[in-house]
Amino acid sequence: MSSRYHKHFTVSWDQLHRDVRELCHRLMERDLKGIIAVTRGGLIPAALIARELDIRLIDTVCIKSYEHMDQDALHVLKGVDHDGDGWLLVDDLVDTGKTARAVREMLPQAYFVTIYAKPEGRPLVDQYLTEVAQDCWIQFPWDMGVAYVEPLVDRHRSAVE
Ligand SMILES: O=P(O)(O)OC[C@H]1O[C@H](OP(=O)(O)OP(=O)(O)O)[C@H](O)[C@@H]1O
Ligand code: HPA
Ligand SMILES: [Mg+2]
Repeated sequence: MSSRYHKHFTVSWDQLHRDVRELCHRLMERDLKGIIAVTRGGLIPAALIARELDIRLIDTVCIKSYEHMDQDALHVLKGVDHDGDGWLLVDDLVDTGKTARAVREMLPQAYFVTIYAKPEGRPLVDQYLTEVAQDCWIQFPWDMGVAYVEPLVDRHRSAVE
């Protein structure tokens, strides 16, 4: 694990879906032109929000900043040609806030939401659902798979042999 992260917060598909729906309750009253997803992490939350709020117009800003758990230079691969006025900007999480700062500069008028927020990045979003500790790596369902787990007694036996 990268030295910045000492714990894991594992999110199942079901948990993510429930969290996104919960966030949508707070977005119901907003008059939105459409959604801008921050790729790639914002794509699935954006699709779920679009379904709940009956939004069909979806655009992207395409940004890469991490290689696995290691933060790298920020690369903007695609932007949009407006200031975000009336648009909902969606990412999966805000961590250090580097990505959030960049998208805020590109889209200063957008309403920015994430599902999860860590303390350093939290002030940069307009709304989020769940706060997660700064030293915690959020493990998303799209990065995991269902795997066989050996019974405890067998694991114990092979450990003592
Ligand atoms: O607050 P920060 O420290 O900038 O980190 C948050 C960003 O990092 C992740 O994206 P990543 O660059 O890993 O790309 P991905 O969305 O394609 O996984 C995540 O989806 C956020 O966009
Ligand atoms: O905690 C995290 N989980 C997944 N992707 C991330 N990108 C930055 N921080 C994280
Ligand atoms: Mg991302």
